[in-house]
Amino acid sequence: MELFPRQRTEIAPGAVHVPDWLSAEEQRALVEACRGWARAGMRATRLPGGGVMSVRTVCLGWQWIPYRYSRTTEDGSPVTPFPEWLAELGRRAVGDPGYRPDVALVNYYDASARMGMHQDREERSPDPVVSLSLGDSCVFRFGNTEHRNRPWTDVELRSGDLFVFGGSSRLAYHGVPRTLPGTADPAIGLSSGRLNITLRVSGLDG
Ligand SMILES: O=C(O)CCC(=O)C(=O)O
Ligand SMILES: [Fe+2]
Repeated sequence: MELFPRQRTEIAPGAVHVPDWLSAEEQRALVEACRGWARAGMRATRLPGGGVMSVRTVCLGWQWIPYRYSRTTEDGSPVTPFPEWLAELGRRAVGDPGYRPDVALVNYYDASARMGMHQDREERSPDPVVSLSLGDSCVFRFGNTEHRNRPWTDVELRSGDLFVFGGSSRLAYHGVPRTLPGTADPAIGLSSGRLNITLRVSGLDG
């Protein structure tokens, strides 16, 4: 029981947090799907500056290579296809039958992983980003469109939560300063860590 029930909240214009959007069954199915995608290899992305990201990622549809999209992965193999059922889930999330996501980044956070403040700006479409969270909770920091500093709002994202950012918030800086290890319910099939799936519209030609 929550002392204060978590409610659908508009964090900024076009940025909405919907707690408990996925059922337990849908969460289990998504964790299982992530396991399948992970078999293609989940890797820590190397940044041009020499750093290595602490999350491990597998891409669907298009490979995100900082800072562009590619049809092939770093080793030249084709990118795992983006399944139609995931696009359908995206349409449900935004409530727009015209939404056509064709890229997903599936990120795995272990207890020490985090993600610095950044914009999702390699897409050429202004359509919203749909974010689904599974496993451990995290602190999700949603900032402004000007720079990576304050003002921002910290939101706790838990397993099953949906976060959509579009409209005038589409290019807002955001990041994950920390996860909350041990908060996941093992019943969804993830014993530790956090998974996040973002759906995007690349705006690139097939
Ligand atoms: O893990 C999250 O909640 C955010 C992930 C993210 O910002 C990204 O993949 O670009
Ligand atoms: Fe992002």
